[in-house]
Amino acid sequence: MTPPGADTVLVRYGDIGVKSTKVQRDMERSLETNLRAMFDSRDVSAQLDWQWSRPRIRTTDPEAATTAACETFGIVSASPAISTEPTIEAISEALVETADATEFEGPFAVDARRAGERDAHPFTSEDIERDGGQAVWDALSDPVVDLENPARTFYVECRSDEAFVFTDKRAGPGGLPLGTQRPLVALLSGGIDSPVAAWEVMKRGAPVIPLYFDFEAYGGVDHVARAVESARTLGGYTPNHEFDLRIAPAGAVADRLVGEIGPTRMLSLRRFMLRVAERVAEDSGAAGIVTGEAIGQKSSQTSANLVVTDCATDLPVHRPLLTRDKQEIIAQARKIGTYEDATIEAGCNRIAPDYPETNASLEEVEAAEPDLEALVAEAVAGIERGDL
Ligand SMILES: Nc1ncnc2c1ncn2[C@@H]1O[C@H](COP(=O)(O)OP(=O)(O)OP(=O)(O)O)[C@@H](O)[C@H]1O
Repeated sequence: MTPPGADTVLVRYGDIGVKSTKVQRDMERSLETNLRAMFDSRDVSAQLDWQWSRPRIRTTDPEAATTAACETFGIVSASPAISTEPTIEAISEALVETADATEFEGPFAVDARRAGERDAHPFTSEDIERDGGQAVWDALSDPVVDLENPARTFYVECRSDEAFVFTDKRAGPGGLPLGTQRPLVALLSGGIDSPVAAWEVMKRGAPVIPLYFDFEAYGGVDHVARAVESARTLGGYTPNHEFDLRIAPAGAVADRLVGEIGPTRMLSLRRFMLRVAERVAEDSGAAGIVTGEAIGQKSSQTSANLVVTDCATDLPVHRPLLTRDKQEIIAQARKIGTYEDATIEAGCNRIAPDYPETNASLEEVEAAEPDLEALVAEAVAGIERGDL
């Protein structure tokens, strides 16, 4: 819950904190820029106050600011909080106000931390817990305390110049600020997996250039719409980084492969996609390619077949979902908001052969494959920007 009168959001980060001082400062600056952009893109009125690696966000809309912070890469958790004077009396008062407004049954605890200069306060965190806990006890009609297993914890963070009271530590994505890594080209089909894969590398700081292949007659009517919708959802996470969907025409290639290749058809199709992605990466300065593949999820994704697809490009192919089970991926797609987009009906299974090869050799695939270069050049020349 958001405490009544909350005027601040406290945010915490994880991996940034273990970097060397210089890298940490650079990353903090990126995080600050990204947070500001996130608030602006959602019209959330918020001012950032960045002191001693302990950012605080001043806001008149703590709920919206907390949600925006929890969707910003690099943030591990965020708490809407009441700010008050760093005195036991003021903290106790804020604790009582918060307890009065909180509905909960069972035991409570007060958990206090002090941060900042060592002798900034004439009291310890134990003093805050004892006196603050007593104030809450007096305010409740039927109080029970259990420090080990509370039903509700009232947190206090006491800094040199100010103290904060809050009850929630809402989870953010964690990871690193977007833009602190070189970009990657993400093959985005609009299915369940590839948007999650793209989100995963964004979470580690790499902006994404989304690339979709339009298989025209082989994709259902809504196949493109599905990709556009998931790109739009992912774009919400990257307000200050380019996120233009590239759409490559691939109907003619699909026709050709369906007409000419049997069991290894899907491998040649993947190889074609990786080659086009490589060209997009060259043009845009991207350092690799991302796909939503997982070992064994489809015949083209067996550990043997992944070797053959990877031979099509010199760039690293990142597969953040490599070891994930489908149910885990679905759960994450729901969480990040791309699952609904992926369920748009798009019937697009017709390219796959009836008996696909699961253990292909490179020689076998190359022998059956038409010269990909001309097909790749044609697709690259036909790339258009999607309207997000
Ligand atoms: N039309 C497409 N455009 C761009 N990338 C694609 C397309 N089809 C497949 N891919 C890429 O190849 C990977 C493996 O393809 P697969 O056939 O498993 O995709 P899918 O099941 O249609 O979609 P997803 O993997 O996103 O659920 C995808 O995760 C995606 O990265």
